[in-house]
Amino acid sequence: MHSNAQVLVVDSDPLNRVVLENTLSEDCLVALQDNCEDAISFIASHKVDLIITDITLVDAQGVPFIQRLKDHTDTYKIPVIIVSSSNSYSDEVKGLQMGAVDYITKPFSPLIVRARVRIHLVLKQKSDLLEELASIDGLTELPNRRLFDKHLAQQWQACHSQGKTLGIVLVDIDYFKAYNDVYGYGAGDECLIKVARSLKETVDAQQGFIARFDGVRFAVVLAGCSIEQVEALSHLMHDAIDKLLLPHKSSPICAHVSISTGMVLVEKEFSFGVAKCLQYADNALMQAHVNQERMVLLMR
Ligand SMILES: Nc1nc2c(ncn2[C@@H]2O[C@H](COP(=O)(O)OP(=O)(O)OP(=O)(O)O)[C@@H](O)[C@H]2O)c(=O)[nH]1
Repeated sequence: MHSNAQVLVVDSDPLNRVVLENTLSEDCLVALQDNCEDAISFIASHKVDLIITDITLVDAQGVPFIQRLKDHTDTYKIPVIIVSSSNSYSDEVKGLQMGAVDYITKPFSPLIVRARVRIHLVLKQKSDLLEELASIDGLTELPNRRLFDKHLAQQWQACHSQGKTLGIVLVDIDYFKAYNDVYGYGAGDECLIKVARSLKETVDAQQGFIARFDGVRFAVVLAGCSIEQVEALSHLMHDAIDKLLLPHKSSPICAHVSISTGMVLVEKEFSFGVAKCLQYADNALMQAHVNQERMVLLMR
């Protein structure tokens, strides 16, 4: 367990807060809040690994704090341990049914609280790691298609509601089958890793998001950008790959590994939906590949 794991204690009783802080501060970072609303604001701006609270805590509308955490997509994964003065069986059942991972009654033994917090922090770290591994492409270490789809859906929603544009760029490595045939699949893998790294550096510098889309294709999301910015990003990616000078003697168009890019900029027309937009980007990519030029489609 990392000692910089962050535990948030939310309790209206100052004595309880101090006792829990003293109990846990040797093992992890402890933040204290005395009410639901401040706790929610704290969680919105800090990474919180575990929450300790009382089952009786409610928000301004009377909704139980735990319920509120479990109902919200940003907070439902944070494990909650209830520390309560109620030793009633029904409260314990209610707390666990609301989604708490543990229920500890007061007066508690500090050693037991520490041990249980440690167990849940270790479990949380393992589940975070699993989630991270499930979102990363094993070869290139870029976000995988699963994470790309999730990210694109979020950005689509956000750009639509905030009146922002959304750029999508699909990138394909040209004649990669021929590359594998000549240099071997292992060399193909190494080439893919180098291309991915270079594209990532370029896209990161423009605050974009890049993922491995499928096979030897990558996809970029650029929120709130102009058509000039999408085109500029495409130029930068082409230049970055050209500069790698990775020999590709079986390519009919270039002595080195090259890429094609197809772009879509959604200005206002979000009603098409994500799938259609990706299909347009794919069409633009195919045309770019055939005509050896950079294609941008505008969805106005
Ligand atoms: N080495 C390696 N090759 C891969 C990997 N994933 C896909 N490929 C290969 O990449 C090639 C991609 O081929 P295509 O996209 O169909 O076609 P292409 O040869 O690139 O031709 P164009 O698309 O016309 O440029 C296929 O032969 C795949 O087997 C990978 O992870 N490693």
